[in-house]
Amino acid sequence: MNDIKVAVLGSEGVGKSALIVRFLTRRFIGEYASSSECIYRKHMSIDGRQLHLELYDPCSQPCEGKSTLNEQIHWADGFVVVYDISDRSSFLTAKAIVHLIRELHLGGSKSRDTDSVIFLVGNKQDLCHMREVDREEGQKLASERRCQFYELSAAEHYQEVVLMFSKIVRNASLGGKAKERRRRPSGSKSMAKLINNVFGKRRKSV
Ligand SMILES: Nc1nc2c(ncn2[C@@H]2O[C@H](COP(=O)(O)OP(=O)(O)OP(=O)(O)O)[C@@H](O)[C@H]2O)c(=O)[nH]1
Repeated sequence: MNDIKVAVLGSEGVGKSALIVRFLTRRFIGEYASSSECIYRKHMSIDGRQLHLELYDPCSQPCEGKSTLNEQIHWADGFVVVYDISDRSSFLTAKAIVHLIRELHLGGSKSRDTDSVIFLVGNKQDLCHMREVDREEGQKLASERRCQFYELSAAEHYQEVVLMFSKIVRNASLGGKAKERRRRPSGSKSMAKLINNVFGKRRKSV
């Protein structure tokens, strides 16, 4: 069975966990406990092929054994780089992350083969009345950096979220590049733990 590793990256609070939880459980839950980084696992069948997906959700808070962004980039086969359309600074962070992925993971390659494994995702489209990043800016960045672009809402767009994740898994699996695995981001969560986690804690309301 093929192992596909996808890292979901972006600044704090952009909705990384919300997107992952939506994809894995169909549910949107407003508050997440996220005091540790973790890997969620899922078996998938794509185009008749059985795949074992590992989805990496980083922890924005300082936590024990936390992997660095460089390690996360080396680990993954595919990348979902998320920003919040109502938060310009998160867009600038996403831009920097995409640049780093190109440099580290893809060695600055200009090959079109690499275009399909970086997805730039503007999340929280339901907050368009508070928009700070125009859709065109996202599209322009994606085109300049040769990424695929999505604007969606983890809160409101279940089908789009599933399509986006399914597509990056398919693209990463077709890339099929055997990579030497460097340090693997620590932490692993089962679906049961994920369900438990979402009823945890904190955070800003939207
Ligand atoms: N309105 C709206 N709120 C969202 C959406 N996605 C996430 N949120 C909210 O944004 C906040 C942060 O979501 P998280 O999924 O925890 O974000 P994160 O990127 O995983 O955050 P860290 O783990 O701290 O890095 C929560 O209050 C979510 O409910 C969305 O599509 N629309």
